[in-house]
Amino acid sequence: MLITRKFEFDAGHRISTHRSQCRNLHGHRYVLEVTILGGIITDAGAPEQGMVMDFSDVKRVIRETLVDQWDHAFLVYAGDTRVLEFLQSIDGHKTVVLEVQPTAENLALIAFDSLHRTLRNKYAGRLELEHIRLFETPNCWADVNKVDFKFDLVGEAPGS
Ligand SMILES: Nc1nc2c(c(=O)[nH]1)N=C([C@H](O)[C@H](O)COP(=O)(O)OP(=O)(O)OP(=O)(O)O)CN2
Ligand SMILES: [Zn+2]
Repeated sequence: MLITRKFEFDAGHRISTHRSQCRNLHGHRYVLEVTILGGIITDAGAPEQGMVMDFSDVKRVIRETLVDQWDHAFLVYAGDTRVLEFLQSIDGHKTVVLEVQPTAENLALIAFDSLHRTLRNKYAGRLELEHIRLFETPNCWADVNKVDFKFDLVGEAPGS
């Protein structure tokens, strides 16, 4: 059985190598859809009876793992040194440094990697991350599915 919860967060970025507008500092209201695979809990009287996972727990776990860290942060490529140095010059600025350009594709892969590890560690064998969809704008999004994940990570296979 699959369940999906949607999250929204605001973040700044730029694609420093982009040929056009996206090389400018700008931001998005990202929409992240997280789909989890698991069996329905059938234990009579259990608080989660009839559920794969309580949506309020999905919210808490996904926010703690990722969304709260990215919300109102600037997502910057480590190779974008001018912008990184500028952000580091601002006291207390919420900056997330990435080893890859903060495209929708790369952010979706990073999100999948992080959430997959969390679900595996907390709910080993019972719940599994099935799919991530990250909207950068209402018209543009990237998908990562577990069957594609190991072939998609930039430069390396996902850790064990
Ligand atoms: N494959 C990708 N292409 C682009 C990405 C990306 O992450 N992956 N990102 C950008 C820009 O950052 C920008 O966010 C997208 O801008 P744009 O193409 O203008 O998208 P809009 O939905 O705002 O465009 P409309 O024309 O208003 O529909 C660029 N490319
Ligand atoms: Zn953008």
